[in-house]
Amino acid sequence: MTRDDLFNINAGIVRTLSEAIAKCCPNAIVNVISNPVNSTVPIAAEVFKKAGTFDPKKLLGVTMLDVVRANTFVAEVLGLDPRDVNVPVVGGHAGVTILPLLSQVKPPCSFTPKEVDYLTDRIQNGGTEVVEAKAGAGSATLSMAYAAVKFADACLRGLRGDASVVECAFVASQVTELPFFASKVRLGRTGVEEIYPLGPLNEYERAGLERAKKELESSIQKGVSFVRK
Ligand SMILES: NC(=O)c1ccc[n+]([C@@H]2O[C@H](COP(=O)([O-])OP(=O)(O)OC[C@H]3O[C@@H](n4cnc5c(N)ncnc54)[C@H](O)[C@@H]3O)[C@@H](O)[C@H]2O)c1
Ligand SMILES: O=C(O)C[C@H](O)C(=O)O
Repeated sequence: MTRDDLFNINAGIVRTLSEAIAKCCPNAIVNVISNPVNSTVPIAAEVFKKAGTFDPKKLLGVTMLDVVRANTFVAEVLGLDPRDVNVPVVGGHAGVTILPLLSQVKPPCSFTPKEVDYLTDRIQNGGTEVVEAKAGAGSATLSMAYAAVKFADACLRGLRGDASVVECAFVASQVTELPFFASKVRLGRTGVEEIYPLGPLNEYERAGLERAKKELESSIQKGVSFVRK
């Protein structure tokens, strides 16, 4: 089962929950983790628009697990502690839409073309790797919980007024021509207070970005159409 196979079940659940959010807590900061995130975030946005409560700064798709995986796999290759590694992962949360920017890893480092292929593939397919290993018994649970807590905590630190809380998230965005895109955002008292541009991409990443945008476009449209139909 892929994240997209979950659409038929989860689209309705996310719509219902979003309707309840619009009614009961219209000013909440909403973290959407239900898959497929690339479609469920646009679903929530459409519901909020219909209800007149949509605030693009307060709707965030959780892509933190991709960053957690990227930091882990890159740290393994570099022989570092994952806590000391930061890999920006942009695009979305499924397959080729998960685009690790290996040219922007902190601390600065370089990889061979073979390492770039290995890391990109492992990061893009980390979720599938778990789903296959569990053989029908579900998807990532503990790592998902870790990523969810890490992301919710970042949102709360932003709300508290901490400075420089920057994480990757799938948000309404003008970073590309698509209406939603994951990139680094600064979290603050009002939610997403700044969306950062992608920064310089190498040729490999530019090609990956084109592939990601193509798939993202149809996933976003699928979510929008589900609510508008
Ligand atoms: N974004 C990510 O990084 C990421 C990672 C892993 C899993 N996920 C997604 O998170 C979601 C949950 O995964 P899980 O492993 O916790 O699943 P799960 O089946 O263990 O839990 C789902 C929960 O949703 C509840 N539920 C079902 N229908 C509902 C409804 N109509 N209204 C309210 N609640 C309802 C169920 O009772 C259950 O407690 C899935 O969509 C999964 O694909 C996302
Ligand atoms: O891969 C999945 O279907 C679950 C989740 O989105 C993950 O990244 O582990």
